[in-house]
Amino acid sequence: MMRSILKNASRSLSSVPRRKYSSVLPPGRKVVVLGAAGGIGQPLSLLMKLNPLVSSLSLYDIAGTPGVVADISHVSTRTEVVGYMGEENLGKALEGADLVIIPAGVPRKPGMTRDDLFNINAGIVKGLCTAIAKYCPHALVNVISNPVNSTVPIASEVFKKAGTYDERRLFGVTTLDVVRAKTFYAGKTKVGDAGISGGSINSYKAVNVPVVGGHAGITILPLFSQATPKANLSDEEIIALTKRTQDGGTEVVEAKAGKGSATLSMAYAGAIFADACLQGLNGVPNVVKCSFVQSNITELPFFASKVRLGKNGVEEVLGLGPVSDYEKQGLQALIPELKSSIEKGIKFANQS
Ligand SMILES: NC(=O)c1ccc[n+]([C@@H]2O[C@H](COP(=O)([O-])OP(=O)(O)OC[C@H]3O[C@@H](n4cnc5c(N)ncnc54)[C@H](O)[C@@H]3O)[C@@H](O)[C@H]2O)c1
Ligand SMILES: O=C(O)C[C@H](O)C(=O)O
Repeated sequence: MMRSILKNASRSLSSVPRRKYSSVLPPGRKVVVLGAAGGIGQPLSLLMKLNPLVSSLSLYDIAGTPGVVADISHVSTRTEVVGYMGEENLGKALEGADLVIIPAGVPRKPGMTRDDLFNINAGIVKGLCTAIAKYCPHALVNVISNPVNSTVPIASEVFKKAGTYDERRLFGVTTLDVVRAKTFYAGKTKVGDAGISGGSINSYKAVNVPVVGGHAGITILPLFSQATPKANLSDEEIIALTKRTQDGGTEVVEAKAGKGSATLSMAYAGAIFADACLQGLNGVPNVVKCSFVQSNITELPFFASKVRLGKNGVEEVLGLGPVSDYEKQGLQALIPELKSSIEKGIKFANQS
């Protein structure tokens, strides 16, 4: 994707006359990043500045926005960048948005679970979603802030209370789990001509692994039985790959040793998902990505699975497909934890 973003970005600077070009350009979109001065927010904002589908980029944070905007605005793509700081300017940041991405909130330190972030981040997401309901009720919303298993239900309750909830427009971003599963799978696998060698970007591009469930520990369930291209992995290898995917976030938290969690890979994953949402809005057919959305494919009200994106957001929540016995066990095991995280979010949104 990056290659095509960079190619398109440089193409947008070409000397081709604008009039000739405009008949084929998709509609420009306004994208808002809430938490834009953070570890994820900054690289994600840069990637959105490079995306030719974005005509207007609105960067909001409670602190530090002017520096990020000054810096990003020197990047020579056509996307217009405007920065906003402080709650009193949140409405202006959001007005007219097509897509709002939320990486606002505190990250983990070693020894913490994502749920340990709930006490701080639940309130942040609630406040931001209250403003979204007021200023851009029709925007798609991509929630990155953890714990995603609870913050997405919080957002849904806020929108319901405001009378603006449309389940097709709310997404928990779990793309980083897919990115990790793909990377680890490609690194483990040799499929020769079929494409995987564990080396080049092209081979990674050829790989796909759906990841379902949620976004914390065992609720992250990669379906390696559905990975493409097919590879003959032993049961032990599948178990090890599954565990590595589930622990991928913790691996980064520990390596950063107190300086936060995944930011660069998350920005990459967030940019992929945001780009897919924009493609869907623009009517590109068959855009399918995994996301944590309102769902009835299991007994739980929210679940991550493949979804088809379209002009209104989620067009179709796709089923799980055939799963192995090992994955079936994983599905059963994750239900109680995911259920309780969802209920915790719903309770918080309705209590406070
Ligand atoms: N979904 C995922 O896969 C995934 C991956 C990585 C990180 N995360 C989560 O993303 C969040 C952000 O991580 P980070 O590393 O960027 O943290 P960070 O601390 O570097 O940045 C967070 C930013 O949010 C801002 N912020 C705080 N309250 C705000 C508010 N009310 N409105 C707007 N901005 C506000 C802060 O000023 C800061 O700039 C964390 O909760 C982290 O756990 C999720
Ligand atoms: O692990 C974290 O806390 C951040 C994020 O959820 C991740 O998966 O990297």
